[in-house]
Amino acid sequence: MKPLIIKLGGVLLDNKDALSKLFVVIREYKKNFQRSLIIVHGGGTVVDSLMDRLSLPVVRRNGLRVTPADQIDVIVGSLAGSANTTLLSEAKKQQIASVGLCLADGNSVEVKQISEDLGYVGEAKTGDPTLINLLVNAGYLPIVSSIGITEEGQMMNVNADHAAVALAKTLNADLILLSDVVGVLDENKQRIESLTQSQADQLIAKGIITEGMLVKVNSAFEAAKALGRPIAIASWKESDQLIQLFNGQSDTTGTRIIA
Ligand SMILES: Nc1ncnc2c1ncn2[C@@H]1O[C@H](COP(=O)(O)OP(=O)(O)O)[C@@H](O)[C@H]1O
Ligand SMILES: CC(=O)N[C@@H](CCC(=O)OP(=O)(O)O)C(=O)O
Repeated sequence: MKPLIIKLGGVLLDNKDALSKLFVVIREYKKNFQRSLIIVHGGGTVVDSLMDRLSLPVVRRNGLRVTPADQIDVIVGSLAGSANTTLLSEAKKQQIASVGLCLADGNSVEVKQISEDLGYVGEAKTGDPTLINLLVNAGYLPIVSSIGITEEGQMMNVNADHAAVALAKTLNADLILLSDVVGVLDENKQRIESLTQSQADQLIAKGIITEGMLVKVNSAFEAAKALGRPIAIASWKESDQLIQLFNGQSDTTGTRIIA
């Protein structure tokens, strides 16, 4: 069976109760199903609150954080430090043997600067699956932050949806993007069960899919096309539906992105 990448981010990282519930589900899943799991995470809100405490400006362009040279260390500290260790703590509480990594460990995901304008923001490209395969085959749960390092040795801030897609391609894994909404919502705020590229293009043109969800939907289409199978966008809040979702049954929750 293909490994499964679960992407986490957003306000989940600030919600101890929800994190705890999610890791109970992950423990149950690992116990009952013979499938390798990998977590890729962001933590945009963790970064935002530290920036606020340090009186640093937050600027986003098309959903991506502009990352000047004098902010990259703060962002690395938040994502590869605080956010990653928070998730490791939750895993440890549930006795799940885990390893905290960033994209650069084992060259799992290669990273290149996108543009001078965005600063130290990396584009994520497929990398080397060896290290992560080694860890999952030994029974560990890899927990991977969206911090990468370029060939020149420059630390880069990578959008976590982009990072998850690049790792899914690297490992030929299935991918679920978990967020704080039940799925992609239509103009009436109702969950869309499945979405093709042309339907998504219309919703984007009408301004119904915006900001973080725009990055997520585009990332999901990229992954669905490359992997040749649907990608689910769903909510970490619906913990009673997650096992089914992890097993590829996403009729009652989430949005299925179809290439
Ligand atoms: N059509 C849409 N459907 C659902 N969410 C949307 C839509 N358009 C914009 N959004 C926003 O996108 C957010 C999810 O993106 P983001 O905050 O980046 O998630 P995460 O941090 O979990 O990766 C939602 O909370 C919502 O505010
Ligand atoms: C370049 C860029 O935008 N990086 C993101 C990385 C974290 C992230 O993607 O977090 P979520 O998954 O919680 O949104 C940021 O700095 O916020």
